[in-house]
Amino acid sequence: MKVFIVNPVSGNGKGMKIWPQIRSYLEKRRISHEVFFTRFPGHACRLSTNAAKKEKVEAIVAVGGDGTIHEVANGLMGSPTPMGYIPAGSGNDFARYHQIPLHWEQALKRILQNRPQRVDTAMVADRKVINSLGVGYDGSVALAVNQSSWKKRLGKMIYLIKAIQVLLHYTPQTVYLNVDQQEYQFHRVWLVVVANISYFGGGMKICPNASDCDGKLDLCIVHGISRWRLLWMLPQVFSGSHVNHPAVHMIQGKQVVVDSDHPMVVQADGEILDHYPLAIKVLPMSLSIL
Ligand SMILES: Nc1ncnc2c1ncn2[C@@H]1O[C@H](COP(=O)(O)OP(=O)(O)OP(=O)(O)O)[C@@H](O)[C@H]1O
Repeated sequence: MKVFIVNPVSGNGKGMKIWPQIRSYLEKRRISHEVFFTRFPGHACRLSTNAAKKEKVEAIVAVGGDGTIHEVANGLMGSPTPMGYIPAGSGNDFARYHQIPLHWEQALKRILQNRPQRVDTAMVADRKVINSLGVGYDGSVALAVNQSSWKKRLGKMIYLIKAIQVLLHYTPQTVYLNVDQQEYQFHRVWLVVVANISYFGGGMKICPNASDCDGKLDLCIVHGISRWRLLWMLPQVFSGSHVNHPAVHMIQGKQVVVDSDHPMVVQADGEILDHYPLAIKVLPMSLSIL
């Protein structure tokens, strides 16, 4: 049996909109399934933990955005049950990276092929991160978006508006990094991204070489640049060509500690974390995906 966990608010209601079509596809083909709808933030984690404990559950399928798969993957911590994914979010970075079709039917057909693949995740405190962590400016933008009452009405547009608003007021600061026991200090840091996959923020290739099957995390540090030059550089992140900019520093490692003089806001797969300083390590091949 396959268990579907549907986030009804993901992608401004897309999860709820596509579910009847998915259900009718499954019923027509007599594919055994059960469905649960998330009722509050964090619910998908609890639902997937409970589902994985049941007998005869061969896969848990998340229907939602990156926040939903983050929760479902966390609920599966330590369980060998594979996770399928039908994209219904706004950013869909995990789907983009794994070339999971954005249309529900193609994504479902891929799941039904039943070809599990093991991938790395990153561990921070008690959380599993599947895509990336963003610290500093990026975390502050995520926080501003999550707190905005306009999120529903403006959809993707809210990210651009908040990215500009936060940019106008954000104060860069000195950051201390420890990557595989090597110490680094960067001044006037705007953001540090610790990536497990190359895509971030809805299609930006922040760490073009990041791979979730190489046993490593990729870091991108943007520092020592004025706000206007940063704004000018942002479009380059969509192609990944920002890595050649002198204000960008790339590092790879297995264990990372991020600290600074003042705590910075952290987002993990789009969800705000309240742990700081951060100690992150890669967990090689720790999640099975379909
Ligand atoms: N019933 C619910 N009511 C309110 N929030 C919910 C509910 N169910 C889940 N959530 C929360 O919805 C948030 C957004 O989900 P998700 O990230 O999957 O969608 P998205 O933001 O549209 O997509 P993406 O992250 O790909 O841009 C998550 O933080 C999740 O915890």
